[in-house]
Amino acid sequence: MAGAASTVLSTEALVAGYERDLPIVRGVDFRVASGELVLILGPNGAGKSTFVKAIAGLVPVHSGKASLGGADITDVPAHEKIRHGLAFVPQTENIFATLSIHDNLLLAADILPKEKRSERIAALYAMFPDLAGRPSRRAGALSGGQRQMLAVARALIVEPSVLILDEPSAGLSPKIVSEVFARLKEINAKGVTIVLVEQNVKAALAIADRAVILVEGKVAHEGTAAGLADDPLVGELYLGARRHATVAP
Ligand SMILES: Nc1ncnc2c1ncn2[C@@H]1O[C@H](COP(=O)(O)OP(=O)(O)OP(=O)(O)O)[C@@H](O)[C@H]1O
Repeated sequence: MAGAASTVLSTEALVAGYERDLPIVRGVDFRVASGELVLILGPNGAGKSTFVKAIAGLVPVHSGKASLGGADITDVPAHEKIRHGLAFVPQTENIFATLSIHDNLLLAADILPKEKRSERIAALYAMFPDLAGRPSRRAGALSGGQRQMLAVARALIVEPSVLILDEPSAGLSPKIVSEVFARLKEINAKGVTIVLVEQNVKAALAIADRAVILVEGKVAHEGTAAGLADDPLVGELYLGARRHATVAP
């Protein structure tokens, strides 16, 4: 794993929330090395989505800092973050359902110089054969997993250095979740750093390098994915491992 010198994304004492007097993220220090796949875990309402949305410029940052590749991106507007190499795939409304697969990709490619667009779309089709097989299909008619892959393909079109995904497994069956996660692992192996907010803890830990656990807007615990997967205390306290345990009469 890469060392601290190759940190690509970081936050320092980040405080963020929807209203000025109500911080949801309450002073988070976070560091991701180039090439890592890092999970953000934690109970419902812990502030996981709010944290990544604040990095993406979609939730106001009250104080602290977010940096990407050494540049301060705290106040960079959401639509310009992509020019700095940060792509964000929100949980919902991440594709244009009424447009075709191809038009979804064309729209995402709009930010690129004209002469590069078809080359990048071809590269994406090579990476996602499922999409390549039916470019004129309406995106809204795709399965949940295929939609998620289209959203990821759209985000990758500009070759971001960091891809942040907010619960890409939401609403998908376990089989499709494994397919989506396997594809994310492949993308990560090609050099894209990935930050993944997930509720699907077990499957996500299986593909991750490291995980950070947020509780009430703060980092409660962090460690290697392998270490956290085997840590019963973490499972019990934060991941709900015993939520459904049988209680003796
Ligand atoms: N648009 C919003 N406006 C105001 N408060 C919000 C908004 N979205 C979320 N919140 C609040 O922020 C807190 C953290 O929510 P957030 O969605 O970040 O948590 P989470 O850890 O991602 O939870 P989950 O795992 O359930 O998705 C919650 O108390 C929630 O009610």
